[in-house]
Amino acid sequence: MSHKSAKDFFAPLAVGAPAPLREIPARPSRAIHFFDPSNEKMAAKVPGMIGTVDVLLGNLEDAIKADNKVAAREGLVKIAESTDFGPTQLWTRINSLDSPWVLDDLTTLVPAIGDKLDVIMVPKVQGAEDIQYVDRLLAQLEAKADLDRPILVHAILETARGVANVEEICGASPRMQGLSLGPADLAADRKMKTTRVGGGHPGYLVRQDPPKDELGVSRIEAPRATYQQDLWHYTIAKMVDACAMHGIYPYYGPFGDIADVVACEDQFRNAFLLGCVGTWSLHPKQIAIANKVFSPSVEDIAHARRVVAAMGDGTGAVMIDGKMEDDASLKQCLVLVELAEKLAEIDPDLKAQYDAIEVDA
Ligand SMILES: CC(C)(COP(=O)(O)OP(=O)(O)OC[C@H]1O[C@@H](n2cnc3c(N)ncnc32)[C@H](O)[C@@H]1OP(=O)(O)O)[C@@H](O)C(=O)NCCC(=O)NCCSC(=O)C[C@](C)(O)C(=O)O
Ligand SMILES: [Mg+2]
Repeated sequence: MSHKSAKDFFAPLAVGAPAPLREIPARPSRAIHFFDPSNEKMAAKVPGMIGTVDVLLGNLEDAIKADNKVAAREGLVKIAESTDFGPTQLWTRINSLDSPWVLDDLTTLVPAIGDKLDVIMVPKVQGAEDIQYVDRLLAQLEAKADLDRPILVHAILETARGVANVEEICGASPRMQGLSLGPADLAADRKMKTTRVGGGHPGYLVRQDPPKDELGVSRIEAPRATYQQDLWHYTIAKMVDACAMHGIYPYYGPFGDIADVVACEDQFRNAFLLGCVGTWSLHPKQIAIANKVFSPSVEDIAHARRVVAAMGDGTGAVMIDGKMEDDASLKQCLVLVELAEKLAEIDPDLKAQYDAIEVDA
């Protein structure tokens, strides 16, 4: 781990590069929607998606055929140049740092469309050194392109070493915007015995204790309920803590079973409840799931506003519907209320739903 002084941490890494941000803005990013810029049919859909999704991400890495890498890069440049993204953020996922494509990805994209790119997602990040490499290179390219704001960096947590180093990754640069879980590569790297892209597994379960017969002997053959467990709980919780500690944002990641919209919603909601601000969408139908799950429900906002109203100056304790509320539950309610306010600014449907709530303290 390098030992930068505090004053150097926020100094530009190249002469003429824009100053790093001191705080990462909390822009709505419930769904990061992936598209393949080399796929003309998919790319043609992108302009029509603006305003319906918080983030559009031109993917250059895995899921793009080796023969299409250059076409994807050029396709992204063309789309970004010819499109006004309005309220929707534009992100890209570059190729991995050990690949033959990544240098050209960065040296092409930053001069051509650096003014339109909000965040660059870096896959397979292993440690702070990977972020520091990208950090310096981006500063040089930003200075050359005369950009007036820094491009932020998002890391995918998809190697065992990356998970072990998650805190140093989050703190490696003031560009760090957030982290996503990469469950497919992470499973392979850890030698997990799954074959899926995210989500649960029927074999990962706990079983109810066996009933006993009249002699007190366990009847292990008796029918017993099993409960599927979440394979990703540990990693997501670790990621959420590391991000919160560094003031950056955690995201779930991909859910590969596109047809199973029910389990997708469950997996996304677990991540939302644990502290994630958003997730990925791989197919247009996952956008609505993400927008629903990562927007606080009307019921939660109604309750949160009641607590805020009842708590007055925020000190002491009150009873609401038989439950004790105090400054710590108030703070939780404020997380939801503030998120709802941010989302209402960009989502008129949600604003109407939240505005219709009547609070009787
Ligand atoms: C799953 C696939 C193959 C199904 O593609 P399909 O064509 O079979 O689906 P469809 O239902 O037939 O498509 C219906 C329509 O929607 C369009 N469409 C379909 N998808 C999109 C899209 N994303 N954006 C915009 N449009 C889309 C598609 O072109 C079609 O248009 P049409 O009605 O005009 O014929 C396709 O949706 C796809 O390629 N999605 C993106 C996949 C991707 O980006 N994967 C990489 C991220 S996950 C990952 O990398 C792992 C990770 C983190 O690294 C790690 O865990 O390690
Ligand atoms: Mg991956």
